[in-house]
Amino acid sequence: MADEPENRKRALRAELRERRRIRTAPERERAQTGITQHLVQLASDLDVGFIAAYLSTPDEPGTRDFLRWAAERGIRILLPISREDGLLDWAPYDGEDEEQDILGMPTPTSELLGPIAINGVDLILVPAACVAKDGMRLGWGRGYFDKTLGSMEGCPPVYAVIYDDELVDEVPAERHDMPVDGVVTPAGIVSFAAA
Ligand SMILES: Nc1nc2c(c(=O)[nH]1)N(C=O)[C@@H](CNc1ccc(C(=O)N[C@@H](CCC(=O)O)C(=O)O)cc1)CN2
Ligand SMILES: Nc1ncnc2c1ncn2[C@@H]1O[C@H](COP(=O)(O)OP(=O)(O)OP(=O)(O)O)[C@@H](O)[C@H]1O
Repeated sequence: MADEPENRKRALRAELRERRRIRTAPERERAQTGITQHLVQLASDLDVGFIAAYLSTPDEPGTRDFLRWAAERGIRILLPISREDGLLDWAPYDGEDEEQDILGMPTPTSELLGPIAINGVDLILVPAACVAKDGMRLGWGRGYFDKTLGSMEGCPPVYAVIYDDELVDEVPAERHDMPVDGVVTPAGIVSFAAA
């Protein structure tokens, strides 16, 4: 049925993907400055030494300036590589060559580590299409992060990196959806109260 969460999610993703696609260059540049500033602030506040993040695509709020800053400070970084079986492999950020995974997402060419490599990180930065103020997150629809977060023991803080207008009142939710602890946007950091 049209109003089932799965269908509402699909429609919402299409709308949000289009909204990202048409953002202007000046808007993206302005947003970039704030995103980097607030990612630096979050990593500093949490005093992280080891994080999981991702290499942004051109339409996503950019993570690379922050990753460069973090690596320079000796923060160890893992980046995801999509697998056919729905799990994520991880590879250390090395600031060097990039290639694409099976879904066309940018990935490093460094050493390939398995899904459990993420255990032990101090902070997880995740992509999202949008996030609700109760922490529910809408991803890009393959369940990679729901599965990863759902399988972790003692999950560290999880923050989604989104544009300001992607923090919304409500997102369609299903049982398997994993909430995030907060969001980082061009305007700031929003941490949700623990449920
Ligand atoms: N930069 C980056 N890397 C990432 C992700 C991401 O969102 N951003 N991922 C985050 O998970 C994983 C890859 N996941 C992906 C999930 C879906 C699609 C995709 O093309 N989805 C369809 C929509 C499907 C639907 O609406 O049901 C599409 O966009 O056309 C691509 C990658 C791992 N790496
Ligand atoms: N923990 C899980 N175990 C098994 N399947 C799952 C799990 N989480 C999600 N899935 C499956 O993955 C698919 C996509 O789920 P959903 O639409 O919630 O993805 P999403 O939140 O947009 O993606 P992501 O988690 O990658 O950001 C669905 O078919 C769902 O049943």
